[in-house]
Amino acid sequence: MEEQVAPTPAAPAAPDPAQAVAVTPEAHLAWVLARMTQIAPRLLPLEDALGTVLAEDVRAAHPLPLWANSAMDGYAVRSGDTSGATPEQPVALTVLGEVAAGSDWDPHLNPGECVRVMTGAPLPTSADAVVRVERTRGDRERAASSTHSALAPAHARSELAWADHTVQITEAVTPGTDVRARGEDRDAGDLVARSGDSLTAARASALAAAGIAEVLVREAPSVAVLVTGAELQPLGAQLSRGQIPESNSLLMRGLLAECGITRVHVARCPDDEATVRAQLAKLGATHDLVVTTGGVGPGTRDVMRIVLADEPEVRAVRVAVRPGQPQCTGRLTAGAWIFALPGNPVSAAVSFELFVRPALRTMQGCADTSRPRLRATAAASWRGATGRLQVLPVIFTQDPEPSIAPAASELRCLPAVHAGRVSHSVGGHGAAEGYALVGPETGDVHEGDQVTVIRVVA
Ligand SMILES: Nc1nc2c(c(=O)[nH]1)N[C@H]1C(S)=C(S)[C@@H](COP(=O)(O)OP(=O)(O)OC[C@H]3O[C@@H](n4cnc5c(N)ncnc54)[C@H](O)[C@@H]3O)O[C@H]1N2
Ligand code: MOO
Repeated sequence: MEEQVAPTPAAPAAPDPAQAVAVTPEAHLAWVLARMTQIAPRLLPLEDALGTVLAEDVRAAHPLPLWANSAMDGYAVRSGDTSGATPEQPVALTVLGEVAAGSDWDPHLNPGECVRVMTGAPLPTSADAVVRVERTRGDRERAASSTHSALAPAHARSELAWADHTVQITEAVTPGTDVRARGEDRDAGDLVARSGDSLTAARASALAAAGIAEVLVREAPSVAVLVTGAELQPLGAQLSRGQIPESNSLLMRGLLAECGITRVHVARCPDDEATVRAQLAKLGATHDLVVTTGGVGPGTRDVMRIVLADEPEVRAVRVAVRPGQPQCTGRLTAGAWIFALPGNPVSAAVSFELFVRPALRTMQGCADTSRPRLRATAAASWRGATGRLQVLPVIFTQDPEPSIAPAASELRCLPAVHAGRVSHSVGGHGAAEGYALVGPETGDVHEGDQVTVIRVVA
């Protein structure tokens, strides 16, 4: 039988990977951030700005609350009128009417008078407290039979008996009881959000409530993902020997989505120098940042490293980190930043976390560029990566019966993958909830040791 021999391509005249600069992860990140520029800010309607990053401090346009208003459904009173009121000896007050939320009626209360007032409705200027309806007795029977009747008057549909004419107050109140004072939350001109803050749901709604309709923000950078590798096949394809499903583009899209970047152009190309060069020229001219995976190793087909060697502002580095050692990073002649990450899926994910995420957030002017570092207890021992920062995918566990809010020190972590076989272990990585960061001097980790971790899954 004739032997099948795979064709041996002529080895390209590749730049010597040993020439790559050896750097610590901290030095590499510092090199990147020192060169990163922020994208231009834009004025956007607040409604369209969720997820963007503020490019200026924002102050309240008016007080919060805007006017004194009721915190409860009940009766706005002059608190002195309720003095001594108890269930046994209630105080009777005359009901002048009702102020609903949205009403601009400001009735004047004389001694012995009150008005029904609903939560959020402006407190009459002459009232200084609210008695919630539960602490009163009305002058009507609870309208049990008409509870669900569409024809019943609004107050009759309530579970509680309201008063139309005279209410019996069964508990004394002091000035300010159940009143939300004007400006008690934020005053006009108070800082509500800072430049560099992301417009989260809570922050955007705070600005809306404080009278802000437009904001100067930095939107998400435009990002392209380029994956290279002849073995990579579309999801669902029949796989021949040597072929694998292409998973890094989904990984990168997911990581970008976690940075608030959801519109991502994805391109795939073979390990062919001319095609890679053409793709980089096109993507680099039309995006702020290009992330690639694969082809940065010393192999004969590792064309990304070869093509990028011609880029004067891109440098090849060997980062003292495991995984994620080979990287090519910098600005393409075409304009965009490029992060050429290793093809191994976990190496690519770790590289994204350490370098791409901070770069993207710096571009957007974010105040915090990296995820917060936490402390956890190692729930198992594992081999370290002496001389390099070890970034180990971990699963978090908590004590079987944790306290209601477990302190960071109660967080425990277990390797999600074998510590010596991390870079390709895409399956184990799928269960990871974060990474343990073990310093280059630490060596092996022993059960019970305290380690630094970042949490990527809430
Ligand atoms: N002789 C040496 N070999 C290698 C070294 C070295 O120093 N000397 N470094 C190793 C390290 S560390 C890394 S990391 C990788 C870097 O490899 P590349 O960036 O060139 O990546 P590839 O060779 O293209 O692929 C590596 C691996 O990942 C799989 N892969 C790639 N792309 C995808 C994708 N889109 N979806 C799923 N899987 C993907 C690919 O099939 C390979 O298994 O080099 C080591 N070698
Ligand atoms: O440095 Mo590589 O990224 O370990 O696999």
